[in-house]
Amino acid sequence: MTYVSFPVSRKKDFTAIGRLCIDLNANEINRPMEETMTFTKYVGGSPANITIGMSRLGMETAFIGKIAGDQMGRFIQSYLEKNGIDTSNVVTDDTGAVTGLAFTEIKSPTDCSILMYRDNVADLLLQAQEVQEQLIADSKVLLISGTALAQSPSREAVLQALTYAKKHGTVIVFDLDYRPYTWTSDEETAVYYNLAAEKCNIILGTREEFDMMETFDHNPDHSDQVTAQKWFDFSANIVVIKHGKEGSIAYTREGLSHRADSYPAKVVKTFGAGDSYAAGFLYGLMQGWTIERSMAYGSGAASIVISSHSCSDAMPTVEQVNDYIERCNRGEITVS
Ligand SMILES: Nc1ncnc2c1ncn2[C@@H]1O[C@H](COP(=O)(O)OP(=O)(O)OP(=O)(O)O)[C@@H](O)[C@H]1O
Ligand SMILES: O=C(O)C[C@@H](O)[C@H](O)C(=O)CO
Repeated sequence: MTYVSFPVSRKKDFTAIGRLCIDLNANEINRPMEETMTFTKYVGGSPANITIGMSRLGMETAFIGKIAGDQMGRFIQSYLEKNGIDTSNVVTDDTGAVTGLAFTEIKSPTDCSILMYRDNVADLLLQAQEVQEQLIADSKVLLISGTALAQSPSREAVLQALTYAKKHGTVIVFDLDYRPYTWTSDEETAVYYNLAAEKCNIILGTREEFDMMETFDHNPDHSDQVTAQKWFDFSANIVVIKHGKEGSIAYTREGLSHRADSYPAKVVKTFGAGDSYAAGFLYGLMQGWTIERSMAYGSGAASIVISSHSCSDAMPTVEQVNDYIERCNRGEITVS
């Protein structure tokens, strides 16, 4: 069964819009930030990570975003290009804005947090008139992520990108990517998330993220089924609700639900799980695979990334995901 029809004969498989930033991941793991002395620098930001993931899986990709006009901005641009990502719609800020920094604290495999430096960041300064309509028209998929909706003018840029995607029949994916520190209130967040989600064909989020979106709804039991059903009355064909190590459930417009278990992992840190899951899942759907196989692929990619030090740099290739899943199936990776 085909759940989503991706427009064929387009130059680009996948374009994302939103946050490009830097992750500084603690080198001395299993200790608090106060005792962490050195960090490794990686490109970060959920939509950037997903695009890097799609590119590693062999997809033709592009990014729409804004970087600082400094060494950090140039580092991000050059990393994207080295990964085969089209940066023709990555705009350089000329106002002195800076690159968002995410310092990751890895206290234990299950206790990680992110300390954000996000004042006057370039990624939130992308303007609606800077979004290239032709790039979206040339892409099979547009992925948006929630953080870019947090402030103007990036909010309007995302809404304009959604308008272009609708106009050209580009499949729209929404990775909720809810980062509370970027928002001022639950009510404001819920309003903008819901406005965007109405236009999206595939929605991916955790239970907690959907709970935030339901600030004005009635879902007292936090039912995944109730959550998903709401979006089928709008544009959604697939709603995926992720439950960390417990796995994920995908609901489809046809009324079916599919569950995927997670694969075992020797967890270093849990960030990046959702981004790698999204890349693997979307890659599978775009190959015409079943939802179950696509979810399993996403879960395999996630286990690889959480077993690694970085998010972006650890995004796996097709061979790496296949190999990981085969090793799990043979019982060679058992630690979870
Ligand atoms: N501890 C774990 N062990 C194995 N797999 C995991 C673990 N945590 C997450 N995963 C895998 O990653 C997928 C997505 O994880 P999760 O629900 O934590 O998303 P997320 O909260 O968006 O991730 P992120 O931490 O990147 O924001 C899960 O469905 C599962 O396959
Ligand atoms: O911006 C953040 O919140 C952290 C990111 O930079 C990080 O790469 C991430 O989003 C992992 O999901």
